[in-house]
Amino acid sequence: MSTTYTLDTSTSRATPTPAPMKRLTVPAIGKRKGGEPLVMLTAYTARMAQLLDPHCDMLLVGDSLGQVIYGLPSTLPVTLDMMCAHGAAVVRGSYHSVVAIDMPFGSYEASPEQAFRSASRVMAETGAAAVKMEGGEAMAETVRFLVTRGIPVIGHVGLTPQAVNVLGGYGARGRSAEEQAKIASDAKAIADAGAFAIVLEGVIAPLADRITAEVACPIIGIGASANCDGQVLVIDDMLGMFERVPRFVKRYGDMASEISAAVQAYAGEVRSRAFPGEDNIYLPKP
Ligand SMILES: Nc1nc(=O)c2c([nH]1)NC[C@@H]1CN(c3ccc(C(=O)N[C@@H](CCC(=O)O)C(=O)O)cc3)CN21
Ligand SMILES: CC(C)C(=O)C(=O)O
Ligand SMILES: [Mg+2]
Repeated sequence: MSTTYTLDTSTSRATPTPAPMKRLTVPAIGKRKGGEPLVMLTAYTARMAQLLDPHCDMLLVGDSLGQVIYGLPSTLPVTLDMMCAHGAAVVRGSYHSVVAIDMPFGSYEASPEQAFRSASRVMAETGAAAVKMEGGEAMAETVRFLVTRGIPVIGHVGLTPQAVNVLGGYGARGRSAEEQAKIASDAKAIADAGAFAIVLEGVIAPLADRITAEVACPIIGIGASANCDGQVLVIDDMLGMFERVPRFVKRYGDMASEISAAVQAYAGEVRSRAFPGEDNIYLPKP
């Protein structure tokens, strides 16, 4: 059973009710190849989705929530339950962007049938428009299996964090000619299998440029190239919330400092009894 809820904005004083925006569709995203760059950010909660949604084309419920939300050492322990819970929250907070959900490690790699079971559960329980899965040529048959059965798929090639134990770390990919050829053929195989977009992560810029030029679907870069068809970042990284960020992150905010300052001020006022003040307590009716 899945129910779609609309986020209650009646108690939100921080932002006015947004003007109604039309929901983007998966085919509309696919047509953006070579056009205005696609704007994608991760989101894990309803309120953050609400704030990002008007400015984005796509919201990704990334399995990076393992590190960012749950304090796990990698994305490997992330479960389908976690992705469904956060995916549903993000869908409730979004009105305009295409929401895509990362398939977690172990939920899709064994067979196309396993992938369909997991992905159809994600689609049904969250109301998202698409799933994303890591992998190249080896996953092409699975991508085709899902797309031909009604599940839009975003690919993810290059630095694939779920393969960190095979890759040996989170270093940039495509430094050798062999690796470049492999990543390029991976991207082509996933596009040919029917993916409507591909995330290209952590590859040297000339390779990203070549793949963007040669592959038919939009290439969304992260640590890739400004010439990609779009960009994605982890929201906590760009807001200055996450403590250790990859080199490719640009910080557009300093939320960690803002939170520390606010909490320090609160702690001081509690200790000095300056809080709660007149406006923060209930008085008996006169
Ligand atoms: N907060 C966060 N941001 C991300 O971009 C992200 C996640 N989490 N979790 C899932 C994956 C993991 N990713 C990562 C994680 C670490 C590096 C990193 O530390 N890179 C180093 C180089 C490491 C090396 O050379 O071995 C760097 O300086 O960029 C890169 C990508 C990208 N994704
Ligand atoms: C970094 C993006 C592309 C991702 O896969 C994630 O957030 O899990
Ligand atoms: Mg991911």
